[in-house]
Amino acid sequence: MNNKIDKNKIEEAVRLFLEGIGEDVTREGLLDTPTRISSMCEELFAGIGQDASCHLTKTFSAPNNEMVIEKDITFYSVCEHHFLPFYGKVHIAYVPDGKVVGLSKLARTVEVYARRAQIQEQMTSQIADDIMEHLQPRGVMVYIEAEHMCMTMRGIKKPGATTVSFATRGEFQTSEELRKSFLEIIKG
Ligand SMILES: Nc1nc2c(ncn2[C@@H]2O[C@H](COP(=O)(O)OP(=O)(O)OP(=O)(O)O)[C@@H](O)[C@H]2O)c(=O)[nH]1
Ligand SMILES: [Zn+2]
Repeated sequence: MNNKIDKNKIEEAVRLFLEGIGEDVTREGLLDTPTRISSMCEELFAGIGQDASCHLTKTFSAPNNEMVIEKDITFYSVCEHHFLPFYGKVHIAYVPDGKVVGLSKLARTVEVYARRAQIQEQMTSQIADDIMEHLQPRGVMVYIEAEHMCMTMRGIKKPGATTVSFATRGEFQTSEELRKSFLEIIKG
């Protein structure tokens, strides 16, 4: 859990917000809403101030240096512009250089960066940079496809529009073949 979260402040702000939108904060259905929202924030923003390196330091000897892919890691995040959800799948590939991490640790790294106010491209780069820095593989590629609620339920209102972002590091930057085989596998 995020120790920096000040639940009292959030609850006070939610009461003000409810008043701001013209709600009656004393009506029964809303009485517990400020505390519900402050508890929810502990979950949604648990990644703020968290350091993903703790998940990537415990490594195992790689049986070989072939590409490892963890695909279809579901994530939910919140866009920093509108505080509306964006969600989808993260696919990660890396080429080890003598060591691998436990598979769950890639998904844990995704959680650290998804559980905060984000923009998709930044989250994509942060995941790639952390894997590069802490696992020191020969290369890494992160591919994210997501739907942004700020594009669907408000503003331009285009449900179904998908945002794709990717980040390449090391051998994935130089080898089109590696990029192609990763993309073929995640699309397969
Ligand atoms: N690049 C990028 N843009 C995002 C992301 N999430 C939301 N946005 C966009 O952020 C932009 C914010 O634009 P602004 O013009 O400041 O805000 P706005 O008037 O509410 O924009 P509209 O959505 O066009 O109504 C919008 O175009 C959103 O679609 C993201 O993860 N990456
Ligand atoms: Zn947005």
